[in-house]
Amino acid sequence: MGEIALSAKDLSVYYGEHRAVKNVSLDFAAKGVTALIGPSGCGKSTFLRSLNRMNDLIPNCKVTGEIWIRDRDINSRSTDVVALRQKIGMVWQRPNPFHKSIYENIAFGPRYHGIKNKKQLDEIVEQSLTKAALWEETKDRLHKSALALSGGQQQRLCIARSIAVKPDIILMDEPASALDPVSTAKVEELISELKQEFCIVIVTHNMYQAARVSEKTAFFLHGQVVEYDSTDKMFTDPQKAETSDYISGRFG
Ligand SMILES: Nc1ncnc2c1ncn2[C@@H]1O[C@H](COP(=O)(O)OP(=O)(O)OP(=O)(O)O)[C@@H](O)[C@H]1O
Repeated sequence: MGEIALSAKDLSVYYGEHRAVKNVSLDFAAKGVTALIGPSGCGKSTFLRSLNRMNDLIPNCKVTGEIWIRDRDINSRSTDVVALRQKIGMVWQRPNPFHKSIYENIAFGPRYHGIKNKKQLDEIVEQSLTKAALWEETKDRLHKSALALSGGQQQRLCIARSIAVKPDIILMDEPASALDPVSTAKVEELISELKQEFCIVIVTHNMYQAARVSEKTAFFLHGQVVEYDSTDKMFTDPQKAETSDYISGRFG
């Protein structure tokens, strides 16, 4: 697969007694998109949230197993979770810009991580918005509220915000499901650009989207990974009957 940015090894996630993710082991390429697909409730989002320890915030949630980024297991107690989330960004289903200007949305993270120089921040804002294909649309209104942007622009702003702190990995939980078709196409185009530079893991309900944007796909069912393969193979010649049934729309 080439260089690996992230590996889950024998990962299980429990909500109280309920085991939502069961012994999942997956490797993710350093540059490329992996799609996580499967019917509602099969554990995709729970697994995704484990990858940057967002499940720590859920009181009765317990995670076992290992998640390796380079030579570190991020589940170890010594992990600095703030530094970890700088390296692993997250984009949610609904765009969630801060109630601040476009500029401040982007500058917030780098400033929090110690960059105070205005010229440097200006550069980061421009670069991040450019990479998120949003610069042309926003360069004349940087100091206006981010909430005045359209939903699709807000989602690209959230992607720009996550890029601004120079992550290695970007996790996306159904990032286009709240968007109209034109905005969805723009976000998909953006994902296709970003995969040249980042490891992207995306949860999607939209099989066509998985086929369009990802090189690898993992099919989840009842908390387990049934099949993990190149997206082309998975969609044209799945090896497991459950995958074939799901992809052809027979359930889920
Ligand atoms: N905070 C929580 N507390 C308790 N149980 C939860 C919590 N979040 C999810 N679950 C349960 O864990 C299981 C997996 O849920 P999860 O949201 O990860 O699935 P999913 O595949 O992402 O579903 P969807 O596609 O509908 O978003 C489900 O049975 C769900 O009810």
